[in-house]
Amino acid sequence: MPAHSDEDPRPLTMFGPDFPFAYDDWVSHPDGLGSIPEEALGTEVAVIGGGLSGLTAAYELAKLGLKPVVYEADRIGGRMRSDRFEGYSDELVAEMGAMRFPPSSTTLQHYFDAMGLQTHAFPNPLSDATPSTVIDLKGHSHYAHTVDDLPPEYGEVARAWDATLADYADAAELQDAIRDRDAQRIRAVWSRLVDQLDDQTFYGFLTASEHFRSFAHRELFGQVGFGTGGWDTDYPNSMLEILRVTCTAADDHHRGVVGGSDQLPKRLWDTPFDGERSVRDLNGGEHRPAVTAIRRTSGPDGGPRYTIVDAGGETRTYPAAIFTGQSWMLLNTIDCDDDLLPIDHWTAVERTHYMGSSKVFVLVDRPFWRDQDPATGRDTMSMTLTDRMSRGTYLLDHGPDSPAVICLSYTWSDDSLKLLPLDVNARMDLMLKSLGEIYPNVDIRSHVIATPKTVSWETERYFMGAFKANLPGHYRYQERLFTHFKQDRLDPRHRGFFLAGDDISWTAGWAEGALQTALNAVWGVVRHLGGASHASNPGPGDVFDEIAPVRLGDERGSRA
Ligand SMILES: Cc1cc2nc3c(=O)[nH]c(=O)nc-3n(C[C@H](O)[C@H](O)[C@H](O)COP(=O)(O)OP(=O)(O)OC[C@H]3O[C@@H](n4cnc5c(N)ncnc54)[C@H](O)[C@@H]3O)c2cc1C
Repeated sequence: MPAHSDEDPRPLTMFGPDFPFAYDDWVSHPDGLGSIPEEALGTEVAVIGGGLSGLTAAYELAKLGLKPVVYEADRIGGRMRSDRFEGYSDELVAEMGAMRFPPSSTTLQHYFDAMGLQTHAFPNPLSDATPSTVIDLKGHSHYAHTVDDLPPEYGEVARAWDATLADYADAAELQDAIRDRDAQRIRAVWSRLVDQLDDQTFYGFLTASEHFRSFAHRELFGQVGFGTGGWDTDYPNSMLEILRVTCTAADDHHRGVVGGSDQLPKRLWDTPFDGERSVRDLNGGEHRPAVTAIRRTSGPDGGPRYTIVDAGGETRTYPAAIFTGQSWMLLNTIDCDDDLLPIDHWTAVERTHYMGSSKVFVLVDRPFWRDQDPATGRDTMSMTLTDRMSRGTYLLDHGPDSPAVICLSYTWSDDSLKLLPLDVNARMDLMLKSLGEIYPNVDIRSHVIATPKTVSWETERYFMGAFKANLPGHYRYQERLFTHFKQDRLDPRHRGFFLAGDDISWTAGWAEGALQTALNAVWGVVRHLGGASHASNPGPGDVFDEIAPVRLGDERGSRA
């Protein structure tokens, strides 16, 4: 974005724009997240899902003196899934889900630090950590270190995007307010944008911009995107989804986790929260299996209880439960009471739209791409963005004498669907064919030393896709889901069951958002069990009314 350089001392963080609450400050405050009444200490709380949000919630609940009981259907980590190659170092990971994290994810960074994890610069296109980049479109390849090495139309597209954000999305004002953490200024700009753009697709937004009158520019922009790879598979999504990413620098300066991103949820499970006991210890060393049914029952006080049946045949009842799986699981996998949620929330869950995503990884003997081609003086192979089937190829170097990992292909939506019928070897063959057309003299296959790995999130049993993406007109649904933790607005019979995780987040597809919703649920559970935040460290529900997301009315441009 044009108005601020990276040298600005005020960091741009994922602070809002929908709900500008400082989660990073809240979790790192020395007074902690609140307290629970003496008589409620040790209360069991069901945490459904052992991904990042479930385990963050479990860890924080345990610190507060509660007993989280974790249910996980698949494996600890969820979409922080780092596959390893048998017989090789654990450092060599294929990041099947989340693989790169912006420094603007400051709450996530808090947990990386707390769990002793290190990060490294991720080799995105044209980034400083990337030796070279090849952009291959319409049969023409361009070798580059910076955007200035590319033909002039690439620079024109970059400028058109900056100018569009400045002229049509108040980008400078919004980012300035985020840097200042000025919640009221953020709300003023963002409310206006929500009014104007909830009905608009990303593609519609571009076509409405005088800077993108050229179809060729829109096409090029779709293929190359604005930092990490092509964004044309996002063209049908709501423009608000894109603005949330660009205005909070979520797509900038990415870092990878040394040794694999799954270590964060695994360490939240294994690391003592009080110097002695871990969440795993509280669970007797094992999480419970998949949840198969959730019933709303009632306790001796007449208040709601949540009776949970699991795949091991066990039934347990809790005064509070947090659900962190993809929300459609409540419709197609778990047998839920109809009245578990208010009908408006069910509607919002039903409308959830998911993006598919597939990845294909190979392990190679060494980072051969760094060899110089004597004829051209260029790297043998480069980080590659292309309109061919592979779309994005990322090269993950672990030192000159070590095996290395290639993400041969990372695709979304339609591009991912096209791969579904193919098994892992067929996928590898297809990607090697694509890359063979770009690098005819490089025998990538001869370097492959292990069975390739692949995933398509839309066919994983306990997932609906890679992540939710709101379509135009979905703002109202999203607002209901995100604010579900503030339950004083709900009928008492609907209190105590909390939706959290990536689906509930304003920035689905970004771990920071999933974390934020887990922390909202923690606040909600504390309140539900009669506890409270410390006055010195108010939580998201305590300041809710001052910073609540705008509520749209029935008519376009009207407020509820
Ligand atoms: C391909 C891909 C790329 C991504 N890239 C990035 C990135 O670069 N940067 C970034 O910040 N984020 C990225 N993300 C998003 C990030 O991975 C998520 O935001 C985060 O991991 C979500 O955590 P969660 O706990 O909300 O959900 P999940 O990780 O999905 O956890 C939910 C858990 O619930 C379990 N579950 C489901 N049904 C049941 C049941 N019936 N009973 C018990 N358990 C159940 C699931 O098995 C799962 O483990 C990416 C995700 C994907 C898939």
